[in-house]
Amino acid sequence: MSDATVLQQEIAVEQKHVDRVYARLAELRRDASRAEKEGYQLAGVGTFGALVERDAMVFHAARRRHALDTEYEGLVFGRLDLNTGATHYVGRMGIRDDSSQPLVVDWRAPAAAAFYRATPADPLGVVRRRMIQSSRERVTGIEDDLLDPDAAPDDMRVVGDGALLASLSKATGRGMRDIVATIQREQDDAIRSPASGVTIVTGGPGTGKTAVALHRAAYLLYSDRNRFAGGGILVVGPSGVFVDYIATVLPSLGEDTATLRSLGTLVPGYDATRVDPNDIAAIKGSLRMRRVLERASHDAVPGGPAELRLLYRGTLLRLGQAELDKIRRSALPRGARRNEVRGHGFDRVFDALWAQARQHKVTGLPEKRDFEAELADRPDFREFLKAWWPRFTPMRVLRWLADPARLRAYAQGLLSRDEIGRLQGSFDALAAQGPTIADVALLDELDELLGRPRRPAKKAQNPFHVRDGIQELSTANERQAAARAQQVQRDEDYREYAHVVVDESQDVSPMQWRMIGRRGSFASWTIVGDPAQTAWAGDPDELDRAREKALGLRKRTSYALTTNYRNSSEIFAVAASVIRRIMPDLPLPTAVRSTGVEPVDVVTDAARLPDLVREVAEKQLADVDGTIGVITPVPRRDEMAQWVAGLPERVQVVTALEAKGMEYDAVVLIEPGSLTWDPAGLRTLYVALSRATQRLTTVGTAAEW
Ligand SMILES: Nc1ncnc2c1ncn2[C@@H]1O[C@H](COP(=O)(O)OP(=O)(O)OP(=O)(O)O)[C@@H](O)[C@H]1O
Repeated sequence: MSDATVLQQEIAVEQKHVDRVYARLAELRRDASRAEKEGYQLAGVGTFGALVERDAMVFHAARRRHALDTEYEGLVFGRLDLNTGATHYVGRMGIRDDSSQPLVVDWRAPAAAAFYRATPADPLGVVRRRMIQSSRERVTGIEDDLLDPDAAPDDMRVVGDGALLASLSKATGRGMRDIVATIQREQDDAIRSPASGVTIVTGGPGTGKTAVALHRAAYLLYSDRNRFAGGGILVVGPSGVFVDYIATVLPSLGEDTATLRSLGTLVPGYDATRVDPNDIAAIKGSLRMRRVLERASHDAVPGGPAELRLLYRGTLLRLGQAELDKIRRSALPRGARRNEVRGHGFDRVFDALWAQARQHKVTGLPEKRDFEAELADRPDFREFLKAWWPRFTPMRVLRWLADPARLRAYAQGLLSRDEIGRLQGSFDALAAQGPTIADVALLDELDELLGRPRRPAKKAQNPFHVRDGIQELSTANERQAAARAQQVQRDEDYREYAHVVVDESQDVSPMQWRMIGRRGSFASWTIVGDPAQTAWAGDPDELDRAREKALGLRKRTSYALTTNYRNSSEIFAVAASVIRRIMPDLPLPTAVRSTGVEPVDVVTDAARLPDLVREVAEKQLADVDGTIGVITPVPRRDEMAQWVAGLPERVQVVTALEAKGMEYDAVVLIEPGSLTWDPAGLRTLYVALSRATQRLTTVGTAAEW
């Protein structure tokens, strides 16, 4: 029998099972919608018990229906033939037949673990591992691994030569794909790492760190849904471009409850995409900025009243600048939050005025309480208080740093003269253009330093069904529904995540670690990154300290990934040669795929550069089916984007910093030579060179870089 015939026969065998699974899925879908409808009908009955039952029933049915409705491309993707003679199918969700026998095991269930972990050296009872490829409901291919030949029955057939490579050569789409069918053992170790403590995943470019982090989030949601869906999972990535890119993965795994945020949007109210030059980002990211901001947060308001003059019953009461400053300082000792102690400041002004009034022997001076009430009623006095000690927003205070004299005063003794010089001007655009990504961490810090004005405590949202003023007692089902309801209505600045995932963690500055840490005080963590890819130009020890502090005493478990699944070996060789210049001993991952196509370097003059870039991008459009990344130096993004304007949507223009974490089938990297001046630049170049799966062309005016 020919190989092709064997393959067709095996496909037919698997198709039979897949058909059964989809038929059962259709049945379950019908059941779930019926249950949901019946649940709603119970509402009319109106008794206590019926209401509780209704909420629980509708909630469960709706969740089940939603899970079943998610379009599962390749619902069943694996099969395990065990040495016991048993067979398990592995898929994106668990499905049982009407007698409760499993038709498909969820990929995250313990019974599916062997699918990812079995090797010929350690087969874990698996004789044959089969990967099933399909398009919608139709099986299109099979790839087998025979893991335990001695235990294989005579009639067992083995076909194909590796699903992993087949999956790696597929064109890249705009969004990242899940890797559920081809997770490798070292990745699976990290995905299934214990839910508590801190899981640290490191590895070179393209080793699947992001993929692992996201599959781990899905795994945690499966293994303890109440805890992780209730408390929430926060995924933090470096840029908006990156967050858009990874946003497709969890929904494709049937999970859509995680919160994805970039560093510029982590704090509600800001949507920062502007980046500071590296040297300035390093200063803004340094922990020394906390003290700079603390000084700012205690300083006098620019343009605020220099004195207070009040004519009271014919006597002039006056507090001069020095007195006002003294009062402010005494009401605002170090560590006090300005918005929270506003009342103390006001009390001291009253005290000082009262003392003066008594000293001047004002005629008809009432009791102190009445004196204060009289003053408090006067609009001119109220105006003064508002101008002298307003309620501060973080943005208002950060803008003070645009004033060179103030910046110098706050930074004195904390930043060097050179650093202060560099920072000058970097806050000028705050008002017109909003914060940079690095500014957002400063704003969050100021929010903490300033505190919030006291507000009446918000009444907790009641997640329970209330009818005619009657509230039902809580049942287990109801509590679960409540957890879900609360999660949907989470406070904008929610800080009690059950798990925090930090991707590209090597680029998180010390001040950003503080910002993220505030949102994960109760969380377990997954931290993924590659120190060799960091663009951080500041103190590396400070970075380590800040990260360690954010993670606290939690137990650390580390995993290292060693295979590069993204780049062709030809492309990775170029990237590797760059990083070797500054880190000669760095262990680098092995790129598993070769395309036989060498990267191209084009040198030209400045006048020809725009046309040439366009020509290269057009050629790449013809060469590859998927996406093309045009990577520019940070300051020239907008100018260079014009060079490729009007090309199809598959072409995306990003800066070398935004390229972090991204992947394209082909990359045009413009002016690589502009990045080679310092180690942080070389590391950024390493990142930019390791984004392409198939084609890489560098175009620039420097002959060597
Ligand atoms: N086991 C796997 N099977 C199939 N594809 C995989 C596997 N592991 C990783 N990949 C693919 O390799 C590419 C790189 O993965 P990912 O972006 O997660 O790597 P990374 O380590 O985060 O890279 P970088 O540090 O360069 O940003 C992605 O396209 C991912 O889908």
